[in-house]
Amino acid sequence: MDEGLSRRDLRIPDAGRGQVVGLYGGSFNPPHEGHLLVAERATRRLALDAVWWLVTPGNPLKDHGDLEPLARRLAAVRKLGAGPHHRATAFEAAYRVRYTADTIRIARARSPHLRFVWIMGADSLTGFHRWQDWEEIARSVPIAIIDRPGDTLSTLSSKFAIRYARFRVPEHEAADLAYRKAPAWTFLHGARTAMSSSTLRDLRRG
Ligand SMILES: Nc1ncnc2c1ncn2[C@@H]1O[C@H](COP(=O)(O)OP(=O)(O)OP(=O)(O)O)[C@@H](O)[C@H]1O
Ligand SMILES: O=C(O)c1ccc[n+]([C@@H]2O[C@H](COP(=O)([O-])O)[C@@H](O)[C@H]2O)c1
Repeated sequence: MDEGLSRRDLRIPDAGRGQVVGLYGGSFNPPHEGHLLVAERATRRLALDAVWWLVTPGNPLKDHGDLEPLARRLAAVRKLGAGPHHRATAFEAAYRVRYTADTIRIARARSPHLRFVWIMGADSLTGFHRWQDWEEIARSVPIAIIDRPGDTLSTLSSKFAIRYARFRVPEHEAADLAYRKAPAWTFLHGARTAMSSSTLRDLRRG
């Protein structure tokens, strides 16, 4: 599992005291311009100091049949060139965790001096209530959802959006999200791209 990964790859990144870090988890199999758009929009609109791209050893809800090795996906994320305040890490592999609830618990315990926001695309929110301990996640960190073609409506009628409707932060107050006590979430609109890893994999297969 950890083949080809260096100690740096497996370490939890750090940031200065009080800084706001966006946790952006994904399979990134492979990464693409849609991922960049998400990370950049989150950075700008949430006034993030850093984004940590958490390259998962394997999404617990996905089939891993065509999942590229972790080291290769991590290298590909770095190659995207997201910018100096972005860090790509595979620390979930080092801690032998797959579930985001565990990842967030570890990040918060190891870095109590930072503020975290969980970042995800609209399609992820649609099935968020199937994630392990999803309500614990909702109560532990603010969440930012970035719009994705085809998922706007299903997102806003998702179990999460309905249950936590009164904790939604208006988009024009998104820069404040990291300072709100969870549960707190916002939905960020803007330019969208339909790009997906599955499209790229299909193209590669020809
Ligand atoms: N084009 C996009 N617009 C908005 N969010 C996106 C986009 N592509 C991916 N995301 C989000 O980025 C995160 C990581 O996505 P992932 O690595 O699974 O890519 P994907 O393109 O959705 O992959 P696949 O096609 O294999 O399902 C998820 O939160 C997903 O919602
Ligand atoms: O914790 C869970 O139960 C869970 C279920 C599905 C997905 N996730 C996380 O969601 C992130 C996005 O996954 P993916 O495969 O859609 O890119 C990634 O960090 C996964 O580990 C987490």
